[in-house]
Amino acid sequence: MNPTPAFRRAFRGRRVVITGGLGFIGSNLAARLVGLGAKVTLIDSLIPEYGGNLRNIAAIRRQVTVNISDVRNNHALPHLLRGQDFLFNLAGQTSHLDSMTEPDTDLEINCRAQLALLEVCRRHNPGIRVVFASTRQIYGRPRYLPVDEKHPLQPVDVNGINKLAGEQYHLLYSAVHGIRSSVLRLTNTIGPHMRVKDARQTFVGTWIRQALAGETFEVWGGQQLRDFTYVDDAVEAFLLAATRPEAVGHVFNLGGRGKINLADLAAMLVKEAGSGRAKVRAYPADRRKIDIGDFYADGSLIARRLGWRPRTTIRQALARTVAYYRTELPHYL
Ligand SMILES: Cc1cn([C@H]2C[C@H](O)[C@@H](COP(=O)(O)OP(=O)(O)O[C@H]3O[C@H](C)C(=O)[C@H](O)[C@H]3O)O2)c(=O)[nH]c1=O
Repeated sequence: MNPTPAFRRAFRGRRVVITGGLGFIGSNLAARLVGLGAKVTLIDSLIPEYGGNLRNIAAIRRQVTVNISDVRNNHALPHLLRGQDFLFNLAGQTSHLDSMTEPDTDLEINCRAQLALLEVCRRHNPGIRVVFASTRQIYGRPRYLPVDEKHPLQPVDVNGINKLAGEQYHLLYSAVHGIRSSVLRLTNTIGPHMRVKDARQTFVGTWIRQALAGETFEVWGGQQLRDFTYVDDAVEAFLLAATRPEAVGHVFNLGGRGKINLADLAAMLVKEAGSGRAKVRAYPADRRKIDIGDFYADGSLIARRLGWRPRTTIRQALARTVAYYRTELPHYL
């Protein structure tokens, strides 16, 4: 099934706000929505630690409205959200490690700001449709695999706790105040615009930068399993969640098209980068208390309810991402 005509009907001429709109997933979502004819406003703090980058919207700069502001303590939010049809809520602090060393910041962005945004919706635009970007970190260390939405929620870091609270606020405002919200729990997502500079943010992006530079990159352990979602597939899930009535008040995992261990992923990347110099160095497994071991998600609920199925294999996702950074890397350092 090709949902594009349905998306065009749903979004053409409609007003859409994306928080975190200059970031990795937000900017890819913005490009897709512009292509569907939506009137798109991006709210982003452009603070480097949170990943906003104007380069991400170079191709659509004239077709979107950009509001450089923080979702924390933002007095302009009523003005920005009034009259909007959709809110894609992607502004977030995403580093597990930073959430442990700067827990207040994580709390402010991933929890308190989410409540503030929902309050603005309740007071000024209760008819808006909201989709919140959550993370698989809310599950903590898997007790069984693949992890479905019924899995116990026991985060092992501050990030997971605050994202879980953010989810709960969205569901509460949906159930009690009628703000139609849906939650997507993202797993490791890769693609153009992903962050590549700092290993505290994402290990794959860092590996891609190092592989392209012909450097040696580190695999800690290597047997741990992950599933990866390509960003275009993730964008499709956001569009489905925003437009399907069955999604309102519900939480969905986004799973990848397959699982892979990190050693195999590293080998695939060395081959893909093709610099001839990049090497993998094995280190002992990560024994930090916040490491979650193996993880891969059961994506059957979103497949059944919304018809979402990731189309892109890990190999295709890596190939496209590496191809992007082969020329774009200097803009992301
Ligand atoms: C920095 C580094 C890490 N690792 C290993 C250690 C862990 O076993 C694993 C990290 O796994 P994780 O799936 O948590 O991936 P992250 O890239 O840290 O997290 C990302 O994916 C999730 C879904 C989010 O929610 C985060 O917001 C997002 O940034 O990679 C290495 O082997 N080498 C390295 O250089």
